[in-house]
Amino acid sequence: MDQQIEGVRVYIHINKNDFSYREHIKQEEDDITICECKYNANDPDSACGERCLNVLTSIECTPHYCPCSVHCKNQRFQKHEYAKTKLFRTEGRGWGLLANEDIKAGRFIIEYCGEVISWNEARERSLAYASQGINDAYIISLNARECIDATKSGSQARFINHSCEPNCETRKWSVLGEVRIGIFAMRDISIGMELTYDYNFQWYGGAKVRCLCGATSCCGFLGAKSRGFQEDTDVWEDIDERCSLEDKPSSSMRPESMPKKRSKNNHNGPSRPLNGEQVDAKFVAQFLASKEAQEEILKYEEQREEASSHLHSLYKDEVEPSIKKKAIYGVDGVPTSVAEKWIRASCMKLKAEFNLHSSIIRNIACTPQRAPDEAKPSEGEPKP
Ligand SMILES: C[S@@+](CC[C@H](N)C(=O)[O-])C[C@H]1O[C@@H](n2cnc3c(N)ncnc32)[C@H](O)[C@@H]1O
Repeated sequence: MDQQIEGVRVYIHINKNDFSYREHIKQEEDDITICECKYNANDPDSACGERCLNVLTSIECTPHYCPCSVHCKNQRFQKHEYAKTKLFRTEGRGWGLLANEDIKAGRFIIEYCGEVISWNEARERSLAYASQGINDAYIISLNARECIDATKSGSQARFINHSCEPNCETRKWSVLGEVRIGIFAMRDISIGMELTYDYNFQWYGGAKVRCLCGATSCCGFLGAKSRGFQEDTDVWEDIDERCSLEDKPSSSMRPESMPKKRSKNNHNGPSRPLNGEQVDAKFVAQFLASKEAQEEILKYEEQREEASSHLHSLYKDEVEPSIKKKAIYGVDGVPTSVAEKWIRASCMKLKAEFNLHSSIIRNIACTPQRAPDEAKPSEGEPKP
């Protein structure tokens, strides 16, 4: 059935996974796990409550096999025992889902349903969706081989937004031989509160989407904790520490909406001569009385610049294209030869930085210095 809600991109509403891409697993009798619960009318928890062996191992009981029969409480996915929820329009994050009743911690809220597809199919689809202008991501990982895509058909769980301080989490349950994903309350949730979970979103390239969850511990961007994102960001900080995320040309986010990069150099001292964490060698050199000392520092500074610019070019010409084209779903896509070049270039840059820093320390410690008011560069000498 098509879900027609004003302003919502059309999708087909389903409340169980779609297995058009492969056969649904048929559970063999030998594979059915039967718990040891015994129904006792005086003990509500007796029929497959928290102590049930199946519940403890995240397996739903199989109807007709459970000793508690109709009293079994461990068939929540199968019986769609969802909490009451309601769709609402958020500020800046599209649609979201809120609790339409008070929800106790630990409660199963809703199943994340969609099409069960392979990772390869997911990669192709996500490229296709991006080219069709579908910017909301509805594909989540099911297991090492498969994903659930709720873009074209899914349950209302597809509307749950990400938060860095979520009140829900995803849990995987084995139901009649298939793994299924449920959204569960992490704490008590009052009626009217938005439901959120941490997407643990893996960023592998493309636009960096600013996270608008509003949490005090917000990471800033969807997928900011993922390896791909951190490598990409570190690379940029590493290549040129004056180049913040705002300057990065490949980012589709506009500078105004971007948070400022946090300075790692968070001390209260003077802002010069440090630029970020990078020593301003020319600035330091002007305080040295010895021309040889100045020249040595400037020579190492030049070597550092060369190593840095080589690393930068290598990233732009070889690493970034590999990440974008081949590794949408894993940085493993960067060829080993490129990774080796990258490691060598990084080591050269580190070595150049080490040489520069040790030269500065040695020369400051061992050669005479000019008084601050004399520290003006003469012709051929470095300018501050
Ligand atoms: C699974 S959908 C969630 C429902 C979506 N808001 C909608 O209107 O259909 C995931 C998408 O919602 C948006 N989104 C979710 N959480 C967000 C957040 N904390 N900050 C910004 N955008 C968010 C992003 O576009 C993301 O790709």
